[in-house]
Amino acid sequence: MSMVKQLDIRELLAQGAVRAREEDCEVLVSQVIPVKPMDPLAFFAYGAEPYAGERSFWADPNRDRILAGLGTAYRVEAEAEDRFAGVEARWRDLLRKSIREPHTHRNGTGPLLMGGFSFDPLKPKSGRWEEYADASMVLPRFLLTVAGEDCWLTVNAVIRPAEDPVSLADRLEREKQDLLSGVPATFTPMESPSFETVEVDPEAWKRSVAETAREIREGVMEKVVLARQLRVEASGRLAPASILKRLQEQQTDCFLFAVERGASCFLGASPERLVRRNGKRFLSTCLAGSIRRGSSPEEDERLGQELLSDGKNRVEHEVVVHMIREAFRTGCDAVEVPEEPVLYKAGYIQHLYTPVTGRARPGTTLLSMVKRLHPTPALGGYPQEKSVEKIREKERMDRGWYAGPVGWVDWRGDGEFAVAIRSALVKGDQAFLFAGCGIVGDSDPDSEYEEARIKFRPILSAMGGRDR
Ligand SMILES: C=C(O[C@H]1C=CC=C(C(=O)O)[C@@H]1O)C(=O)O
Ligand SMILES: [Mg+2]
Repeated sequence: MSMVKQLDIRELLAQGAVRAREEDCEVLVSQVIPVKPMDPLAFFAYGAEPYAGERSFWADPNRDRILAGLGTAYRVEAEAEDRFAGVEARWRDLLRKSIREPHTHRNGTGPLLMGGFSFDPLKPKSGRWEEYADASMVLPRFLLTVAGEDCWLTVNAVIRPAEDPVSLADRLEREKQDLLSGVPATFTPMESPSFETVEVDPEAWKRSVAETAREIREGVMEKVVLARQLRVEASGRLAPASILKRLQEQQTDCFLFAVERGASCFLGASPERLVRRNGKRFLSTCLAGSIRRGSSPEEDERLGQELLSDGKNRVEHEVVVHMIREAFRTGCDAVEVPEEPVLYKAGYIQHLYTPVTGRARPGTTLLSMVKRLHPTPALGGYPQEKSVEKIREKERMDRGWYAGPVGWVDWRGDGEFAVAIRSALVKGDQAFLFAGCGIVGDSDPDSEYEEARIKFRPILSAMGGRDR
């Protein structure tokens, strides 16, 4: 890693080009500059045309850190089963030959990959998800990082041995200036088109819930999460930035994410963290077991208490806590888990919530923890392999990236992945929505169906749908 001080992008690229030629390799060049306060959604929306199909968005639930990526300086994709290790190896390899300026900088700035992973690489891919590889992470050309009042722009390039650093620098400067002067101060969402929703055979889904609950009572496995889908047919184009804007306003305690590939954008507001790494500290949160929100504070409180003491939901939750605790113990020391869950209240739904923390053992990386954890029994089931096989067999659809890990990892190895639920795959005037429910022995098909209906509400309402 080269240490360079106060150089501009031209000089950095010139250095990178020399090194690329000398060592006959690709060299990552990355520069972070502080910029005036910018609205990350305005930045994302501005990129709709110049960076069509190459946009990423991420916000954590506290909005402590918001990332918006435009363009592609480098893409890491993998289809195989060792996709987590594969992405990690290629990322490390690229970082080994890098020139960064400044050398140390704030978390969430500098070179980082944004993207995610499909739920199950062994499920045959349907056409709908063809633009989403089983692992697909991008080093954005331009990354806007917003942390409170502070804003930075990271410019990334990967220079190849034969590449001319002068014309690359000219292009990057031009694009950078265009972003800095062109992105409006705030983003105003477009009016939503009207739409119809089409449900795919609800009775068949309920039958598979009943059948699965019976198999669980017979001891075939402990828990399986079964998902169903809803198709949205709109009267006009669905605009990802406008949907994100409404999610940002309406789903205040959730992660926000968007991953655009080609003509599709996969986005959502997920309450569920898979894992976060900050230095040596790892955090995961178990979120499973659900009940609706009340229409008055009293009713809401009563429903919350009902959820906390409900046997079926406690089983659903405990299976997740057990698995995440064990996964943590294989990669971390000082694993801590509270004895009892608490309530997590999102806009339309409340869940049982238990945080799990640990300290990394040497060699435990963020992506190695993603691999250990995915899918947790909040999305897959327990035991893990058996339940994923059941999902493959019983769900008559391809989940694609629904319920997969989405997030980011930076050059230090820090980062965060959420589980891509409460999400939709948006394609022009169509969208595909997914919602799943943790099935245990006591599950009742009608109540699970109702629970999934509530889980569709945030994303439907952000699309401008009537409150269902
Ligand atoms: C699988 C989903 O939710 C999971 C997360 C929280 C609660 C869940 C439940 O109570 O069933 C699910 O396990 C989804 O929203 O699609
Ligand atoms: Mg449930």
